[in-house]
Amino acid sequence: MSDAKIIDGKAFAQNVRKRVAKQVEELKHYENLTPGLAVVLVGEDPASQVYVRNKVKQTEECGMKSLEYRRDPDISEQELLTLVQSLNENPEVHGILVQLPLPKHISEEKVIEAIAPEKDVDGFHVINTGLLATGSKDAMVPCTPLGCLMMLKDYFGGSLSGKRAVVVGRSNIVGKPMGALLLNESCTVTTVHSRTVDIEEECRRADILVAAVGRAKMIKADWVKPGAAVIDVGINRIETPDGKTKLVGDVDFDEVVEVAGAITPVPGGVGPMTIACLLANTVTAACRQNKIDEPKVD
Ligand SMILES: NC(=O)C1=CN([C@@H]2O[C@H](COP(=O)(O)OP(=O)(O)OC[C@H]3O[C@@H](n4cnc5c(N)ncnc54)[C@H](OP(=O)(O)O)[C@@H]3O)[C@@H](O)[C@H]2O)C=CC1
Ligand SMILES: Nc1nc(=O)c2c([nH]1)NC[C@@H]1CN(c3ccc(C(=O)N[C@@H](CCC(=O)O)C(=O)O)cc3)C=[N+]21
Ligand SMILES: [Mg+2]
Repeated sequence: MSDAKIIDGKAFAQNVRKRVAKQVEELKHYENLTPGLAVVLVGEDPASQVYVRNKVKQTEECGMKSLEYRRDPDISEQELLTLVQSLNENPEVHGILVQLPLPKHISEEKVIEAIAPEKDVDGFHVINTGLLATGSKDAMVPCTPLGCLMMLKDYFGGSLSGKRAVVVGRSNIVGKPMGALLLNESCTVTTVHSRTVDIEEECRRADILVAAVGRAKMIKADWVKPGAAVIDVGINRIETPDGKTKLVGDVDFDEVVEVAGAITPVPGGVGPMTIACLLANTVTAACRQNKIDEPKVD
């Protein structure tokens, strides 16, 4: 029998969104300011559609303005850059999120760097990447790693200092910023990837193991140190024996729950926290752009 704590990201995210909603209420009332989030979706990838629909709904539930821009996959790079530019100049828009991946003929790098850094609520612009790497509090922090960090700090009672953290995956949107955040929290950080020699042995040393790979159930029980906190970022659709599809993470949950001290499920773990952090970042962005302090709520 396992006694791992199953971290309820869905409930945690609901609390974060409640706090964001209170902040928005205060901004509207005292500052006549309604934070606005613009989401740009290129193409018709069904998973992205669901993700965008959730975001739009939750943005509005928090009292913020939600703007949605759907474009055909054959949009030119220049047209997309022009759209981003117009959002940069729109005073009702405080946060801009361009859904990734983009079609191959468009440079993701160019599009991300075109977003005004102070509106970059994903935290993907090199300015924000640099601010995070240097440990500046002015960084706009990528939503998925931020959500993971919030759950970890809560589980460990505030401090992660001295813990051995292993991050599996080195993408610019999850693995690298996750490593940077954990380093800023004074963890001893190791990042492993597809070229790592003996990845299992590296993982077994972790007090904190974050999986962001995109390979269903890759992390097995014997990769995990007993009592470790395991955060599963992976979102993989797999087919079940009865022909249906379901969502699983990068961690083999049923096995790992028997050895871990804490674990996040998929769905209901990191995903909802990502959206909640996006909304929180939008409030932060709106306050900074209007040079006002962020409302403090309980
Ligand atoms: N829950 C959420 O909110 C979010 C979930 N996701 C999910 O997280 C997962 C990762 O996303 P993302 O970072 O964008 O993915 P990428 O594909 O950009 O990066 C995957 C990383 O995993 C590494 N990797 C791939 N195969 C192996 C392997 N066999 N052993 C070790 N490392 C490996 C790659 O290494 P290398 O660099 O050497 O190629 C790469 O660094 C996906 O399932 C994605 O859907 C993503 C964003 C948000
Ligand atoms: N610019 C950009 N920023 C991103 O943050 C970004 C992106 N592009 N491209 C795609 C990935 C993926 N991603 C997810 C966020 C939330 C859930 C989520 O809410 N998942 C829920 C529900 C999933 C379901 O049941 O369909 C859950 O895990 O419980 C999933 C995936 C953000 N990403
Ligand atoms: Mg990628």
